[in-house]
Amino acid sequence: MTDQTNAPLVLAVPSKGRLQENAAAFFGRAGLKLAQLSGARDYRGTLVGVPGVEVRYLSASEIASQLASGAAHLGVTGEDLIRETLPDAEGSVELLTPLGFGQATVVVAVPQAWIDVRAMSDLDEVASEMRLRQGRKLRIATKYVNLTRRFLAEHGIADYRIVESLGATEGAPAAGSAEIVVDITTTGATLQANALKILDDGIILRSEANLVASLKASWGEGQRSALRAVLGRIAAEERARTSREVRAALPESGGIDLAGIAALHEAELPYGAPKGLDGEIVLRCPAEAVFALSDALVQAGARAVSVRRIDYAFAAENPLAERLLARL
Ligand SMILES: Nc1ncnc2c1ncn2[C@@H]1O[C@H](COP(=O)(O)OP(=O)(O)OP(=O)(O)O)[C@@H](O)[C@H]1O
Ligand SMILES: O=P(O)(O)OC[C@H]1O[C@H](OP(=O)(O)OP(=O)(O)O)[C@H](O)[C@@H]1O
Ligand SMILES: [Mg+2]
Repeated sequence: MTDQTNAPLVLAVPSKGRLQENAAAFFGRAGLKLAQLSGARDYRGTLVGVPGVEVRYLSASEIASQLASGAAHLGVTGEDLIRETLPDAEGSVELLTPLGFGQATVVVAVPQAWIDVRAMSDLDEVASEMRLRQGRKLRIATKYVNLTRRFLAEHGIADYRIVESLGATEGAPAAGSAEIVVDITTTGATLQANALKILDDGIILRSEANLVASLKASWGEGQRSALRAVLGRIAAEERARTSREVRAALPESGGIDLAGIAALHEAELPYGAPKGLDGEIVLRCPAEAVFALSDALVQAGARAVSVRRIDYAFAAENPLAERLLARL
């Protein structure tokens, strides 16, 4: 066996396309600065200030394959590509957290001219009729071959043939290479431009970019500690972004039910309860709970309450890392 002690954690980052900019921005917010190695023949880089990490720049679909094979430990890619590339996604990767960008929906779309075809059950009829009357199978253009097969099987549709598409999928019906398509859509503009419509129950998957970890990669001690560092920063940024710090001057009279108020508004006391009865207390609550919490504090006698955004909120717990480590 080779010595894996010094092997780095491989972090796969989109090198092009729609996810690239957003992915770099996401790491940047978490204080993880990507530095591309200049002169390297292949696309490699490092994370400034985080040792033991090798960054690899790959296309979104290559990232899905490398997570599947275990060549990459962590990566950013679309859930659509994960579900398409990995027959057993649950068993081979962990979707750590959705990232709020790269939204796209994988859909079944048919020509708008097919007025009577609105649902998957209508499509089943069309397919059977084509088979019976014309002796040929309904052709579906897609690059989502596995997602399409699975979805059609769930709807009991078997009379069809997949035409693998490598791009401009929506043009297939007009070009005569297929009758219908399965593809991703975001604004719907491409479907509209090609006179296609989504079937009412034709939504296969709502996807967005995710931070994904491979369960197939080799996770030595060095890689685990790099993982804690990377995910600790990501969690600190997420915790900070979704919460607010609420500081209150407690009433001189004392007698405020802090624990009760905190529980009611999903707030916590990250630095503990105050020592004396008067003084300042720091709470942290979900961003959407600040007004209710502040009102409650004032009503309970707080003399002043201020709310601030925070940049990072580090904590002893590292929920993202713990969830993954528990599965390794
Ligand atoms: N409108 C969109 N069109 C395509 N992909 C999108 C869109 N919005 C989000 N995505 C996400 O980005 C992923 C990668 O798409 P992108 O177009 O960047 O690369 P690709 O299609 O794999 O490569 P290329 O287009 O260069 O062949 C998609 O699988 C999807 O998860
Ligand atoms: O619903 P819309 O907002 O119109 O977006 C959907 C289109 O965008 C993507 O194509 P892309 O531009 O990535 O080209 P590709 O087919 O070469 O991947 C996708 O494959 C659709 O064609
Ligand atoms: Mg594309």
